Amino acid sequence: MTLSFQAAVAGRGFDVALTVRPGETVAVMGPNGAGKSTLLAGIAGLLRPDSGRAELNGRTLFDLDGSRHTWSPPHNRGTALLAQEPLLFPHLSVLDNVAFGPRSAGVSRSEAKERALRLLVDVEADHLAARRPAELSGGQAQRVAVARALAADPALLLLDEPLAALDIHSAPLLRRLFKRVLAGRQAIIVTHDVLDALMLADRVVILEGGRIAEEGPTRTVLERPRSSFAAGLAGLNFVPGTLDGTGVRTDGGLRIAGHDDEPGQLPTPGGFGVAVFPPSAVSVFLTDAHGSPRNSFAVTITDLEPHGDQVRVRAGSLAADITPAASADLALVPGMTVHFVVKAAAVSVYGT
Ligand SMILES: Nc1ncnc2c1ncn2[C@@H]1O[C@H](COP(=O)(O)OP(=O)(O)OP(=O)(O)O)[C@@H](O)[C@H]1O
Repeated sequence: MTLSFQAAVAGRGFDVALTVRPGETVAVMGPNGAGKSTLLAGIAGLLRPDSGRAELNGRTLFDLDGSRHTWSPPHNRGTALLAQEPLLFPHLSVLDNVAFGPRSAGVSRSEAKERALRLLVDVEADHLAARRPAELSGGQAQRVAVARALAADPALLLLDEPLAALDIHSAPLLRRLFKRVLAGRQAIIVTHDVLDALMLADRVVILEGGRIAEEGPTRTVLERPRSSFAAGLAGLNFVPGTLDGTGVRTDGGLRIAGHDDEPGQLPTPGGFGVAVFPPSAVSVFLTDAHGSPRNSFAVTITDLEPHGDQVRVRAGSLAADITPAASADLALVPGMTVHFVVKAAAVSVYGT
């Protein structure tokens, strides 16, 4: 029960190779336009890549590499795609919506209804069986859509931001439902919410610009991000550059000194690396603050915003969290030039 997928779509700058092991749930995250939907569409058969090949459980989904192309249509792939909007058939009852897949696959009417009812019980929506989709709330409709996706008994479940269209009250309930449904099931879930990745997935894949920027267990990726997107998710400052001893030198000439938090693991100087530090470790001064081993560099404030009981001082992609009193004392305003100061001991440096 393994998915192996490799495909390129030139018009979208998309080139991704991904393997999903049996029973594994993979979260796919990345900025807008990174290729997340393209990946799901390619697996589901809604998009024909320019080249590549994919297999699910030994069955070829497509093979566009050789001279004789193979292409399996969406309904023959053993995949089920659950979109952000539930997309139920408006003229069918909830029960018939869920029974539709098994019926189309040739299952008898009574058996399909029995299976549909069982799945509606699983998603706690059996009391809605006789209703039409128009008579459901967003959260209820999404639960029914989950039952409908499972009714076809897919080998691989594809979820495209399934919680995004829900209000904050329905989302936690559905997240718990997904946790139950996805346990031990092979699935790919596209999400913008790091909580989904932490709670629902075994592993996260970060897409940036149509390529995999990094992948790994969600916790590891958040603790030691190797892409600016993952660092943003984890709320960490991220300065990429060239490794230089236990520091990183940026293209702009800024050097950030840090420490090697896995001693002896630093790759040779000259390689690509990152300096990563939390906004809470950054102090803000009006003048250059000397004293080693610290980093002090001039930045221009772009934004000030509340962050919990702190003030987040943004300077482009960098951030510092300081107290409201400190912000008032320094009379900080956007456009002002200040110095960000961070101790080397608070900066992790590692190769990418
Ligand atoms: N129907 C389309 N035709 C042509 N190009 C497209 C089409 N849909 C998306 N693209 C392009 O393909 C690239 C990947 O888009 P995709 O929708 O897969 O990104 P995404 O990661 O799902 O983004 P989002 O988070 O905004 O949904 C983008 O450059 C996008 O502009």
